[in-house]
Amino acid sequence: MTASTAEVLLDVQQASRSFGGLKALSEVSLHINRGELIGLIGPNGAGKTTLFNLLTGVYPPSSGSIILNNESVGGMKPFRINRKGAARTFQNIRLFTAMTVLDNVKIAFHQHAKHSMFTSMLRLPKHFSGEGEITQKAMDILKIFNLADQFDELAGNMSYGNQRRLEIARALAAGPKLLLLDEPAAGMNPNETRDLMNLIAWIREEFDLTILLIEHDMSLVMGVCDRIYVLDRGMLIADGSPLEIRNNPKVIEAYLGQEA
Ligand SMILES: Nc1ncnc2c1ncn2[C@@H]1O[C@H](COP(=O)(O)OP(=O)(O)OP(=O)(O)O)[C@@H](O)[C@H]1O
Repeated sequence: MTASTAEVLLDVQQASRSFGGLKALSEVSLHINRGELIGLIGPNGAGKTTLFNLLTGVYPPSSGSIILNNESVGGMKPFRINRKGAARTFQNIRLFTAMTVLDNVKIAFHQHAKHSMFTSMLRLPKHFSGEGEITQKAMDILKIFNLADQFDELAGNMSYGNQRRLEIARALAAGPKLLLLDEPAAGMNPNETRDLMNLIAWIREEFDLTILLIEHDMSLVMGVCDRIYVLDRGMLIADGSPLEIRNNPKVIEAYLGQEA
């Protein structure tokens, strides 16, 4: 499919990535419109995280193009892509476990400010100028995630579910346009998962975000996503509404194959 309207925030065309002889992604094309909440699903090893790694500059694509906000970002370094408006969370939580909850969010503001300064002094946002203001903004984000009460706890001492929420809070500190969430509900119980999915839907509205959400459990994404892309063995095998995806024979086969 072709991304044709001005509403497109992310446009990936024919992106491929190989690791030695293994083709982890084969000519994947997809687009995400501004404001959409899109699911990316697929069985284990389908290439979901590899696609995130290309989108965030962890690896350059072997071929193909990645356009974010009308700018080619394929092969850019992660901090530059972050500056261009893409922030992510990781499948394996990457917090500073020996730092407080508050400092984990504050450091994200500082990192963002540092790179702003590095790339352009003139574009340094005013709100990064005062430590007190950064603390306030970090606390505001923590409140949204119901983590404000634990602001001075060590991140590593928090429950697993709260650590996952803190990771998202930290990603938001970069003020992203596009938020990439890699299995944000992994390891959560059903109640935590439901709350998190509601929170994700809510922050999309509140922060005017566009979200790409990786999940290998199909039922989780069905309720919240506008559209869903399905990867299997590095190839895009389907895209469509949750209902279309649920009834797509190729998708059913891919998932049944995994269980076999
Ligand atoms: N850095 C790497 N070096 C070698 N192979 C890799 C690398 N990263 C990913 N792969 C391989 O690429 C394929 C796709 O992996 P990827 O992690 O993207 O899948 P996934 O869909 O995210 O899977 P899961 O749901 O299990 O996390 C796998 O076969 C994986 O082993």
